[in-house]
Amino acid sequence: MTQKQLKANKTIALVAHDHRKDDLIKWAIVNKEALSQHSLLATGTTGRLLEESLGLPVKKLLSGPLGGDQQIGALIAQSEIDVLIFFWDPMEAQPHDPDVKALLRVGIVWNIPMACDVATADFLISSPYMKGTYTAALTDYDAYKNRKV
Ligand SMILES: O=C(CO)COP(=O)(O)O
Repeated sequence: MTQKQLKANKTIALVAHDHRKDDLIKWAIVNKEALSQHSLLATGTTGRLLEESLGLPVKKLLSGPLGGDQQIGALIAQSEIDVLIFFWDPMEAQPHDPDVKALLRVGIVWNIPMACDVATADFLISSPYMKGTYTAALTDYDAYKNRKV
């Protein structure tokens, strides 16, 4: 268990494919108060829409198809992102599908909480983890991260 898991201010990465951007924006508006307690970053277009809708600062990376997913993946691997909210589109192939898969993969490798739908995002944003409270699921985080694969 590290200090990182216990801190109350998390860095949340938010990403949504075009047909899921409405869902993400609506979810973010409902959860604006909770989101305002944390540092937000996002892929380019998602970030711009979030900033316009929430009036909160959002660090914007490149657009997904231009490498934004890979930038977020790299930040996860550097332990600079605590949570990933990624509303990927289950109905449509993306030109950058390999990047999408890579981002989802690296999130699992680094054992960060990830939500890909509204129901899970609701659980996550209201969880003790977001408040910096210890959670059992993360007890062996360091051991997990350093495991032999
Ligand atoms: O394509 C994306 C994620 O795979 C999202 O990128 P944008 O936020 O720039 O639309």
